[in-house]
Amino acid sequence: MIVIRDTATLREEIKQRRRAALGADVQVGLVPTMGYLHDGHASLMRAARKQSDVVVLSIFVNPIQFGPNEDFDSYPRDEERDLALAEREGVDIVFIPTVEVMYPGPTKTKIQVSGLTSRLCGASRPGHFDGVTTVVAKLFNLVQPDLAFFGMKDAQQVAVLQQMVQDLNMPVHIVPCPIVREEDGLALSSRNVYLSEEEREQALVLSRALREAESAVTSGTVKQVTDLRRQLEQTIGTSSLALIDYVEILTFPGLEPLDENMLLNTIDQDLIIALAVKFGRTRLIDNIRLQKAEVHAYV
Ligand SMILES: Nc1ncnc2c1ncn2[C@@H]1O[C@H](COP(=O)(O)OP(=O)(O)OP(=O)(O)O)[C@@H](O)[C@H]1O
Ligand SMILES: CC(C)(CO)[C@@H](O)C(=O)[O-]
Ligand code: BAL
Repeated sequence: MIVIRDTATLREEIKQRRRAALGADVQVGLVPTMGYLHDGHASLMRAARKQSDVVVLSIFVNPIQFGPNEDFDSYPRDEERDLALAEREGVDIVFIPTVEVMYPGPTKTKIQVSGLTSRLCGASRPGHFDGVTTVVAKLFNLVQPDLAFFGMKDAQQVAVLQQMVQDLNMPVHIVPCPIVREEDGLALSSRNVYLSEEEREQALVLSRALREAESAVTSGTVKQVTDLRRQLEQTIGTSSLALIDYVEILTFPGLEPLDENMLLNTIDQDLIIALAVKFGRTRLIDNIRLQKAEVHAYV
């Protein structure tokens, strides 16, 4: 595994790997992350290892996707541990740029995906997705991957990036990977480290609310969008520390809102239930997708 910190060496290394294949089709897989790696990230690396010949991991805490009052400065970082995990997962190249390497001057160009970014985290974190799409486009230009692996924990990010590559004819295939959870249901997240013991315990309400919502829909005990929302809010409300940012039921991947009175089994699209909830200073997100077949299963 080699560690690269500048863009010229990165480009040269990728070029050489392709050249060394003497015309054979080399699949380059990119796993973009902000570091402080956990098993969710490892699952992306494993998927990349399986599907690509060269696996590139990027570790970069991207300042332009953080709002002024967010946690850019305190975001957890541990390069040594990250490199050990990447090595174990068979990564070939780790790209770890500094902010100065990624943004040598003021950024005057940005990539903005409209519509899909107006709800959920896009509404709660203005400018966040412009920062994500801009940095991911830069990483795509630097690495020129054939495949790029992203976790469905950030489902809106996946939808936005799929739209970006489609709209801009970027020659990269976005590979969504399933959410990895702790045994008790909590979705792995670098920010879980911020949680106190009590917050960690109460945060389990998110996965529980999603699981209960799924079984209420598939068994037909909840039939309307409005009842589903009420059930979710009630479950989350059982946690005294939970402060709801959003509870949304939308189509996926279009992220279109639904009429509250709509009967769930008349909706002819896949759905997503997406949650963002604060526990103390920590904002957690989680989601579950409901395939239209399972929503239509009840009569
Ligand atoms: N539990 C998880 N399961 C699957 N993929 C995940 C999980 N957590 C993060 N990822 C994915 O890893 C990639 C990098 O995410 P990032 O480095 O921001 O980690 P994170 O744990 O989501 O951090 P944060 O706490 O900042 O949300 C993203 O594609 C993200 O969706
Ligand atoms: C895709 C990403 C690495 C861009 O900074 C980030 O948004 C993340 O970690 O999900
Ligand atoms: N995984 C999302 C990155 C962020 O919260 O900024």
